Amino acid sequence: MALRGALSRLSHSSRHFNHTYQQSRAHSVAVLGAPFSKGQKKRGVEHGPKVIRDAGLMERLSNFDFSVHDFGDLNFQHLEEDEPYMDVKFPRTVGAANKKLSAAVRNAVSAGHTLLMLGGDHSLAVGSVSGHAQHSPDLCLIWVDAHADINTPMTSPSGNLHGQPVAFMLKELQDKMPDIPGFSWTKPFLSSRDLVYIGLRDVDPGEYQFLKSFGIQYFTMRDIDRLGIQRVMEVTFDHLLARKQRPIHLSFDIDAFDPSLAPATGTPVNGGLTYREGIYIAEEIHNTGTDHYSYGFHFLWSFLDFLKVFDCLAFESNLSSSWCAGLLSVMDMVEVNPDLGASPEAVEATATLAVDVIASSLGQTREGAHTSMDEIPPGKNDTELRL
Ligand SMILES: NC(=[NH2+])NCCC[C@H](N)C(=O)O
Ligand SMILES: [Mn+2]
Ligand SMILES: [Mn+2]
Repeated sequence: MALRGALSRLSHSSRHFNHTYQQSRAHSVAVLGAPFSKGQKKRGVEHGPKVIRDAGLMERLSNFDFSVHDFGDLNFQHLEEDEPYMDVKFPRTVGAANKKLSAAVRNAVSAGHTLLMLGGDHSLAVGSVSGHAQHSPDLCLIWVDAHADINTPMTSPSGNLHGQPVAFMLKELQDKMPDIPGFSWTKPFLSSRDLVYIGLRDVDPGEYQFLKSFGIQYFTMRDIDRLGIQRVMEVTFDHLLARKQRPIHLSFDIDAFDPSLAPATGTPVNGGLTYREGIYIAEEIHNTGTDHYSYGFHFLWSFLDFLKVFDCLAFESNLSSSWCAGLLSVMDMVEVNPDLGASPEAVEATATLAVDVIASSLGQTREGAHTSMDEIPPGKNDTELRL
């Protein structure tokens, strides 16, 4: 009984600690458009930022308690002289765009914003994740996608750089990556244990080799069928956050969804996430670092938190203060291509889905908002609610 009491006190203190982590994170979201398409061959994905905005992004974000800063769209150059390197298409153009994006992401995160990057094709993750990592070297990466995007120029079946961004990041692939023109500004910065894939169902032979030989944690659609999305998210967070709470980079490729939900995208693959699975992933990422979460090694961390209990008490008065970023620090939403929808409705459905995922990642809930009683308008709190 006494042990029970001590344990519950310890785990209670861990809640306080988690709150202090959130409170130290900024309460503002920056939006940055990256209208870029040279990481693949289909036109139209450069209009992704526009259609996601047109689907009501800023209005949706204005419902939250954080401030929103729209940094507009980056301006990318198309280089005239850009011969393929091996089979890789537009290497210098993609390299230069990512260099620019990387600096922008680093600046936004350093200024204290939670950043939302709107693509554009998925090659942009090179810049987005590397810029994030410059500010937060301990980040972890959750990659939600039908594809693993971990090809090297030697294993790529297409030569498209949107199928290769992860290969630029991983330290384990350093000696397998040639010096691709346009990319000398970036060096591998991520360990394979800091990455989890969710939603895979189209993995190339070379990619499969890398996933297996580096022991990367991944969940295919089959794994989601077997385990359920709830268990998948639990294992994801145990894998990434059990040792310590740290910033999350969420790279969300809209083709993770089933093509019936997200038809306007360049490389659709049947058998994707349902609407509810996608929203659940986003909600769980938002919920990281909050009360109801405890990851592996709970006892140990609770004890460490217990040691911190005194400096945490000071934060208690802030606890009611609304919005928390959780651990999400940067989110990419990529591969929405309005030119590939069969109808305006198909395009709108895809873009609205992107907005829904973004809103859930930033705290929109299906149970309604938490409001304290004194925020309910007068007249509604006593008599009417009691009826
Ligand atoms: N971000 C994406 N949609 N990537 C699709 C990649 C398809 C294929 N694996 C390739 O390397 O070309
Ligand atoms: Mn994909
Ligand atoms: Mn992708």
